[in-house]
Amino acid sequence: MKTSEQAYLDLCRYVLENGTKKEDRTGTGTTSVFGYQMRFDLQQGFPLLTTKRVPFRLIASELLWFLKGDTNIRYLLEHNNNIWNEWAFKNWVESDVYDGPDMTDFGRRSLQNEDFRDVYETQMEKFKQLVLADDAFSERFGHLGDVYGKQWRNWKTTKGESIDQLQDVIETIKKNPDSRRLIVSAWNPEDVPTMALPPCHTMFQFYVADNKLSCQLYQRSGDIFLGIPFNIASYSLLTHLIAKECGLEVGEFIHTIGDAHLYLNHLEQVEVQLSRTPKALPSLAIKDSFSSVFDASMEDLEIIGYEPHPAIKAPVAV
Ligand SMILES: Nc1nc(=O)c2c([nH]1)NC[C@@H]1CN(c3ccc(C(=O)N[C@@H](CCC(=O)O)C(=O)O)cc3)CN21
Ligand SMILES: O=c1ccn([C@H]2C[C@H](O)[C@@H](COP(=O)(O)O)O2)c(=O)[nH]1
Repeated sequence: MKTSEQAYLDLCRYVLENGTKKEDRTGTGTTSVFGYQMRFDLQQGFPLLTTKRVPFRLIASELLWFLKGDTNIRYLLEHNNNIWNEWAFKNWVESDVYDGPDMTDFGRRSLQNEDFRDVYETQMEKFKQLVLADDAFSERFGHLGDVYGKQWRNWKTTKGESIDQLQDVIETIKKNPDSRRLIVSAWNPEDVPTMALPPCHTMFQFYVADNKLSCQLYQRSGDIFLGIPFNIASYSLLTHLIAKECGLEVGEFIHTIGDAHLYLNHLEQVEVQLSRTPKALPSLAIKDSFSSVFDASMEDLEIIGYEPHPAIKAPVAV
């Protein structure tokens, strides 16, 4: 069956065949191309990949966290979501109050050395408990800096005012759907130096035609095996939520990527995934009681008919 998942598998194949070897910040090494675009017709199903299991629960709780304007990982931990832990942990172990075992370069060392991995996991567990239970600690080390939630909902102007870009865009979609200015930017040059990770999904734009809402994302940097499957599902979910609030159908999600890379320690995993045959895409149901993007909760969302191939484990480059 040919579904829009093929667009993702084509990207993997394209980079395997045409990528250039390139060193990167994390020291892992990648094969990479510059400039690539995929299109997903959201009418044909919800693009949660079926050639490996992708954890929708984690994607949805991360998006709800952005939508709340929250930048502290405590909310994610409360939802048993660990995908941002390493970046907050880094701030703690590099701070002057940290007096535990040396955690320099913990991402790479925990992959290479089992003894170190045990020590690292103990420290990470301690960190998580502190963020969850200790308010002062969580205020100091749970924040990732001015990441997505902050820029979407609370962009600080030079006049000291705050702009709710997302709220403004939703209002404009309702009042003036033909607008060509339906843009949200997460890339704030002034804040980039203080962010745990400068935004990878840098800006997105909406488009309304034939009563359908489409969204295009410009992602400056994309980890094809781990990050991109999350990003596709996350922006597709965002498009569904905004369409529902605005009384529109869903159109397309268009994903434009700058540096699209496969980490060299993900190549075997990608080959396994490419050997599998895609299944029918699931669908997304949003509860009728849902009325506003900003009040959405996990209970409002349900993925129906998701029967993927098994998950494929891969290490994340920190
Ligand atoms: N190198 C890198 N790649 C990323 O995709 C990425 C970052 N860094 N840093 C910030 C966020 C965090 N994101 C992440 C982090 C981890 C997973 C991951 O490990 N996913 C697993 C499941 C994890 C689980 O079940 O807890 C997967 O199989 O998809 C995915 C996205 C996306 N981003
Ligand atoms: O949503 C996300 C967040 C991050 N990534 C990936 C892309 C890169 O592999 C790293 C970020 O490293 P930089 O050196 O800052 O580019 O994280 C992603 O794919 N999706």
